[in-house]
Amino acid sequence: MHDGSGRVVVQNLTKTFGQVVAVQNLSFTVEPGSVTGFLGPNGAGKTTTLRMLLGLVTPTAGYATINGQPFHNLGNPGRVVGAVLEAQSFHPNRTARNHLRVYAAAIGVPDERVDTVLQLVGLASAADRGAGGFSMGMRQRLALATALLGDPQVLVLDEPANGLDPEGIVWLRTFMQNFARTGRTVLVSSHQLAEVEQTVEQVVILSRGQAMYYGPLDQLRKSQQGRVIVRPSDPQRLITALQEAGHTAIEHLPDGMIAVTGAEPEQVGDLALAASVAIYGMYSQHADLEQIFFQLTSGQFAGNHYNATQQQPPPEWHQQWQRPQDGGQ
Ligand SMILES: Nc1ncnc2c1ncn2[C@@H]1O[C@H](COP(=O)(O)OP(=O)(O)OP(=O)(O)O)[C@@H](O)[C@H]1O
Repeated sequence: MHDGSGRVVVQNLTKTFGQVVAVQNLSFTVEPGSVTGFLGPNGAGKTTTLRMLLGLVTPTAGYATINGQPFHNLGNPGRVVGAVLEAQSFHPNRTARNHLRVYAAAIGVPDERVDTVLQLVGLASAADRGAGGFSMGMRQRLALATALLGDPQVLVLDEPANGLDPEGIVWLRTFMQNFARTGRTVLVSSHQLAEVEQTVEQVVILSRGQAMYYGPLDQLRKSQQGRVIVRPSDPQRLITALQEAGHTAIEHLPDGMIAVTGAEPEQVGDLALAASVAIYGMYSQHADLEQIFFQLTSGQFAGNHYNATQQQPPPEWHQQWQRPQDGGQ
């Protein structure tokens, strides 16, 4: 029997298809009670990983467990894990209600549950329409309703926002958060950080089958130190004053400007004033999450693994700053 924890564990998981290494030595844990984003660009290995977790693809090495057990040991898996995978198809002439009834019978849940899940996903009014006439967003909702039939503890969603309109996306976000708030587990994949940024607390960021970051999203955001760009009347004098005050991450930029990483504009301004250095321009820079995500997954930093236990991101990150066009305010 499984341990009932709702925990998902992926350990040293690897999958190769001929020459293609789709997933490479991947390890992470998804804890219950929160929504975890499984992020990466097209072809990063997200679907392959989820399919291994759900027992649809056999790993080349490593393992994935739900509640401490591989999928095929779960007994009645529909009661433990609900999944929405890409490109789900439905019998076109079967109504949404009948489709759900067939699945309900297969996993041994009563027919009443069908109406409950139709309500949950907002499809009650379309319950007696043939799924063949459903829009993509409605099909996504029906797939989610199917996943929810067994009242599972764990929800695995592969790109569930595909085909949803903005209202549907907001609805899905709230749904996932409420589901997790009841102490259950949500693992949701996306190739767009922005799509899940407001929903997820943890992220696993995948690039070329490898984890580039695994940990709280907040920590990833905070890990990127800001820096102050300043144009002083006397750069050397300001640098000396900054160094004496303990600011050592200083970089010369063109046009007599300097960049001070890890400092606030007020600190730089006060030190400049004390050193009688005039300031002709100053601004602070912060990389946004989208930039960090792009840097992690663009392949540029392949091999630089960064996880939440590290204090600092790889040094290369600091080289990715972009100057505003006019070089200051
Ligand atoms: N059955 C298969 N046979 C051969 N190669 C495969 C197979 N399934 C996946 N791959 C390859 O494995 C790699 C990872 O694919 P996967 O679908 O897991 O990525 P993904 O992150 O889900 O991408 P997307 O966001 O585009 O769905 C890709 O190079 C893909 O071509």
